Amino acid sequence: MFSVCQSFSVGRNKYKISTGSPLSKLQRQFTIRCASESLHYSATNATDPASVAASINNSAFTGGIGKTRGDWQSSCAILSSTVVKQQQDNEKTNGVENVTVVDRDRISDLVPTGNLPKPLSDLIPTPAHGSETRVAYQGVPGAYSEAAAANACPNGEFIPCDQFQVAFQAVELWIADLAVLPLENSVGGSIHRNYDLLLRHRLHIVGEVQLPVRHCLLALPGVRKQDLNRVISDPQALAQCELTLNKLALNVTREEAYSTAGAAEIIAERNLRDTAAIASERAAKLYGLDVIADGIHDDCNNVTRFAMLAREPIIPRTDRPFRTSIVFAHDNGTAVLFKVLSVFAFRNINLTKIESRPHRNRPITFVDDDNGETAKRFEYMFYVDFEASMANVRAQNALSDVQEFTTFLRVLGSYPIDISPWSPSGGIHRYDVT
Ligand SMILES: O=C(O)C(=O)Cc1ccccc1
Repeated sequence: MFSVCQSFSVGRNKYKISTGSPLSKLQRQFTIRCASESLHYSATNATDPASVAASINNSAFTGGIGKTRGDWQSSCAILSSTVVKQQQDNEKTNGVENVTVVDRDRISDLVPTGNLPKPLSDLIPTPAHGSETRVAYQGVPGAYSEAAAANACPNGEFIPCDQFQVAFQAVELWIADLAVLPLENSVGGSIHRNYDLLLRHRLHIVGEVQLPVRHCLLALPGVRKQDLNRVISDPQALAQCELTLNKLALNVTREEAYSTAGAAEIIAERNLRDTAAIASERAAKLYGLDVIADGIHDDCNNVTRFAMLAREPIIPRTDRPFRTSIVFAHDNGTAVLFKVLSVFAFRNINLTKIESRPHRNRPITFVDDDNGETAKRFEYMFYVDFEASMANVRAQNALSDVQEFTTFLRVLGSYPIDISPWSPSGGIHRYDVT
């Protein structure tokens, strides 16, 4: 049972906080209501609603809800379990699967929008709280995403999150300033989950990192290849090493873990002598494992492109190469997709990526054909990247034409292209993993 104990205001919004049951000695569940909306929130070291209100009010300008990895991990874990619960509740009420998990409107109610920093002229937003930029990533220390985050913000403070969605929420709730998340890999293709999450959340792409990825096979010291029964890793990493694993003639099953470095951590923690992980050399060092095979990715040009996400967009510029990412949907019509894409071709704007995902609100439409029969047509959201800045008049005109043909259009971000020197994954990483 929750009891209403405290009210507070952020801007024009009034909130009521009710105290719920304790989750642990240090954590308690609170429910925050704004009008008829409610959001479950758990806070470390907070035992009363007044301190929750203070922590929400201050989180934009202070260190947030904890400093150590353990603190971050536990607040992230709570966030994700809350999300799962919300999803189950939603599924029960709506009777449908795959409904939106995070209600971003509710979350943005909790963000003190009156105090949001204005778009910055610098390329990477500077945090308002005055300390290091806090960068959320999915995985645990030693993950490639952590390396990408370090490339994005060499002096940042890195916040491991157990799910992609939690990294989005960490930025929305001011726990982090940026999230760095993988979008696509040159061998394994798109990370669809993150494309879907880009649409469900209101964050902006403010930069990209292209990280050469060098995979190693890691095992406990003394373990030989012939001792192995199992290889565990992130699904993308398993896919990127499939041919090499076959060539090594290992008699192993493959199992998915939630992160490459997470797989290494599991082996070390559980002392698994029949299992190897695919992960980075840095993960080997962090978790006390040996590298028993190095450079096991199938293609030496194995690069993952990560997006840097922030609450505010950056101001697009024209003094360096920019990429713009958009997402759109269209209704019936002849050759609409062709027309949209030709808007860019006629202006000599290069498209670098197109991805389609099921249309979440309207996955299928029924179309009557000439014989009076009803056909089912799948509906899509189209994600397109093009090489131009939104400060460029050609790009602005192109988008105003795209708007003519589409029923929905959103600019996900206009940001500098990562043009840092190319170093194939067989070579030295920009992020020093030693
Ligand atoms: O699991 C990791 O380490 C990640 O950061 C995701 C990932 C997996 C494989 C290649 C690049 C990123």
